[in-house]
Order: sequence, then structure tokens, then C-alpha cells
Amino acid sequence: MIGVHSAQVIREAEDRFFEENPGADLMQIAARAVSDRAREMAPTGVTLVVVGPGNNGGDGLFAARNLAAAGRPAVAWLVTGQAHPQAVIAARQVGVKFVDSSTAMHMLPDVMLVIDAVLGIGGRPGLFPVVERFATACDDLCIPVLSVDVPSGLSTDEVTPTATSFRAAHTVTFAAPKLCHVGEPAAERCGSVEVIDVGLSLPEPDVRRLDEVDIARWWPWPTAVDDKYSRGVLGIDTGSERYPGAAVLSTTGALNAGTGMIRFVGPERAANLILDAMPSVTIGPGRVEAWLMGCGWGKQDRDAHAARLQAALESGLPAVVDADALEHLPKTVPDGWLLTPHAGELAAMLGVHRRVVEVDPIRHARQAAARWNTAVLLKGATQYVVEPSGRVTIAVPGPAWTAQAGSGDVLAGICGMLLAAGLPAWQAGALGASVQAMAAAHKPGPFPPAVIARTLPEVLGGLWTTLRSRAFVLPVEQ
Ligand SMILES: NC(=O)C1=CN([C@@H]2O[C@H](COP(=O)(O)OP(=O)(O)OC[C@H]3O[C@@H](n4cnc5c(N)ncnc54)[C@H](O)[C@@H]3O)[C@@H](O)[C@H]2O)[C@@H](O)CC1
Ligand SMILES: [K+]
Repeated sequence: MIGVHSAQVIREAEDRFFEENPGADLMQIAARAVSDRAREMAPTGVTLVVVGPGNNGGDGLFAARNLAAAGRPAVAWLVTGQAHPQAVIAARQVGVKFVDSSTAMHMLPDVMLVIDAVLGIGGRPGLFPVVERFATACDDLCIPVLSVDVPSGLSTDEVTPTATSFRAAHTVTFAAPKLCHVGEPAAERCGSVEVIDVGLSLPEPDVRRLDEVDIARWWPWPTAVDDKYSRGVLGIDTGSERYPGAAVLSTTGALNAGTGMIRFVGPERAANLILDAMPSVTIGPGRVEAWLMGCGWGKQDRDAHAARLQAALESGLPAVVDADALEHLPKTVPDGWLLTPHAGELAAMLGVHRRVVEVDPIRHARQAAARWNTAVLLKGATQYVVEPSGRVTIAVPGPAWTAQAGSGDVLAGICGMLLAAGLPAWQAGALGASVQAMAAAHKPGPFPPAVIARTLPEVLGGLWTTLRSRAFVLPVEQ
């Protein structure tokens, strides 16, 4: 798990660091990381460094100095004509060549790498027109860009770009990732992201991103003494006469994630399809540990939906509440409910336009988690799980192949399995979304959601085998 921090938090940590370590030079650590990566990205040819007026430009210019000192041709364009004074002197001393905007643009087709050091965490979104044209030309000519800290033009703390920015092949950032590095669609403009530890002490993050080690550590692996009941019994009430497939997909997700026992209580047509495909599923009511509701209920027969949700409500058990069931939420919900809307469903829950949610997904997911006092998994290209406290956990990202009808049903099923196994709602949401993404990454291509669901045993089995062979060194639980 890695903490995601805002520009403000990084600045405060930097101020504390300099108070405690007067005279320390973080810029040299940053510049070294940038020049090392630049040498790998462009082993030969000219590197053009685009330099802004602040410390981000200082990082870039010292990186140019490092390259030139190592005998690599480096050229710098100071976009405002001004830059970090010591860095300018250091770069000149080792023969970095300084060029103006028209020369930079003219030579662009022949450079091997552009280092974007225009703006970092002190930048406002957007670029000067001449830099905007240059960033667009880098894109058009497919010149690889290495961004320092953040691709200039992006807003560090936002996931939705509002202006033209550089589009990096790789970003070297410092101390911690920021929201623009981990939240789509901004993250896609950062390319691969590398975090350099510069020695700052950071506070407990309120936004964290999971990695595969967290999944291995938290997954409810079966123990030697487990039986089908102790692993968790999941009640599933999904599908309708019109959409029986959603019931099959949600059950496929739950079964392939490893549910101890499934009791399906949905419509008969769906039950017959499920039995044909998954004979281990039990049809009919009985004792369960958690519920899965809502997938494929459809827009007809709303009174019946309200009654179906009421049954889960009265049980007081944890429940995954998905899709059409989200339209029937009472004012308060029992402990341990996991609401799993996509942006459109969350917008409807909050009475706002979908675009508003897409622009600031975390704020809106936080609103819903606070209003219903329960965990919310906001599905999409980046999947955010928000707890009523406002803490955000971002799932392991996966390829966009899963953007397909039916993926949400499978995901709801996986989350249902995790609730039935006894995990808290936020963890069930974060793990469920992560393993589905890992399965899609394991089997890249236009595979339908059921195939991705059937890849889960392989992915989970691989994780379990790695864990048992102790190839993972698990960090101590925080
Ligand atoms: N905080 C850290 O841990 C470290 C920070 N360092 C670097 O320091 C950077 C932050 O430096 P600064 O605070 O000087 O900020 P920046 O270098 O990001 O930019 C600030 C300058 O750009 C101007 N500016 C901002 N937005 C603009 C826009 N849209 N168009 C035109 N001009 C604009 C500002 O007026 C100011 O002059 C980081 O991004 C990083 O590269 C590293 O040197 C060392 C480690
Ligand atoms: K930058």
C-alpha cells in the first residue's frame, strides 16, 4: 500500500525537513534520479530539457548538467527566460547548450528524449501557448517525454485534466504519488510512474493505493480447519426474468472467488441457468452470512425491488448493494453494507449530473459514504473505496478491457464472497475490485466478463502459491 499525498502535504513535509536539516539539498537527489532515468530512456542522441521558472525547472537543469557532465549531449530551453540561478550556472559550466523556443521546436524531430521540467507541484493547470504547442508537437512526433514530478499542465491534486499538458512516457515523482499519478484519466498522461524517496516524513495518508502484497495479506485464504460454512455462506438475490444473465455473472464471480457456499434466491429462470452452469450452487433460502442484491433487477417492477431489498435490510446482515437496488436505498443502512455504484448511479443517488461525479469522483464518493454512513465502491477506470470517515482506498488498477457490460455483476459477486467471509465492507470492495483487475491483467484481451471471472482461481492460486513459498516479504500490519 502506498500513500497518495497532496501538493500541500508534500510542501509542509518539505518545510519541516529543511527546518530540521538546514542546508540539505533535495534538488540534487531529484536531479540525479531524473538524469539516471533519462540515460536509460535515451542511451544515445540529444536530450532536450524544457525548463520552467521554479524548482521543477531546477531539477531539470541539474539533470541536464548531470547528463552533460557524463558526456551526453543536453540542450536546455528556458521557457520564461528565467530559471533556478545556481542550476543555470552549473549547466553552463559543463557545456549544456541553451536554445530559444523556435530552435527548440525546430530541433524537436531529431531529439531522442524531452525532459519536461516546466512545472511541478507549484504549477497551476495549463501551459503558456508556446509550451502548449511544443507539448502537442512532442505527442504528434511521438517523441518520448520524461516528466519531472508531474506532467506540466496537469493539476497535481486532480484526476481530471482541465487543460493541455505534456503526455509523459515516464514520470519521476518525489516523496509520494499525487492524485494525478493514480487517478484516471490524468494518470494515463503520466505514463509509468516512479516514486523517489527524498527523505521526507509524511503523515498518515487519507488516500492509499493497494498493491498485490496487500491483496495477498488480506485475502481470506482457507485454513486447514475450514469448512464450507466457516468460509462464509453468501445469499444471492440478483437477476430478473428480463436479465437472468446478471444473476449468472454475479454468481460466477462469487463462486470463482472462492465462496464457501452460495444460496441463490432470485427468479426461477435465472436459478435454472445457474444450476446448469454451476451445479454446486444451492437454490432456495437458508442461513447466510451476507447478501448480494441488485444486479440485473431491471427498471420494471420497482415495488418488488423495494421488497427484495427490504429482506436484506431486515436481516441486518452485511450486503453488497449494486445496480438497480441502489435506487431503493433507505435513509440509513445496516453496518457492513457495501454500495457499488458506477459514476452514473452515484450521480443519481446524489441527485447531480454524471459529469460532475466524473470530474471529482472522490468528493462525491465521500458524500455518499457520509450520507449513508457506509462504504462506497465507486467503479470505473480507477476504483475508489470510500469509508464514512472519508478515508479512500484505491484498488490495484487493471486494463480497460473490463469496461464491458457484465463486469460490474462479476465484481459484485466477488465482493459478496468477501463480505460473507467476514471482511469489513471497505476491504471487500477494495480487494474485490483489485483481484478482478489482476485477473484482467493476467488474461489481456477482449475476454467477456465470465471468462475473466473464471480466471480468478488461477490468479488467486498463483498469489497463494507465492505467499506459501514466502516469496513475498509481508510488511508488518499498520
Ligand atoms: N517537495 C519535494 O519533495 C521536492 C521538490 N522538488 C521540486 O520542486 C518542485 C516545486 O517547485 P516550486 O514550488 O518552485 O514550483 P514549480 O517549479 O512547480 O512552479 C512554480 C513557478 O511556476 C510559475 N507557474 C505556476 N503555474 C504556472 C502556469 N500555469 N504557467 C506559468 N507559470 C506558472 C509560478 O509562478 C512559479 O514561478 C517540485 O515539483 C519538484 O520538481 C525537488 O527539487 C526536490 C524534492
Ligand atoms: K514537470
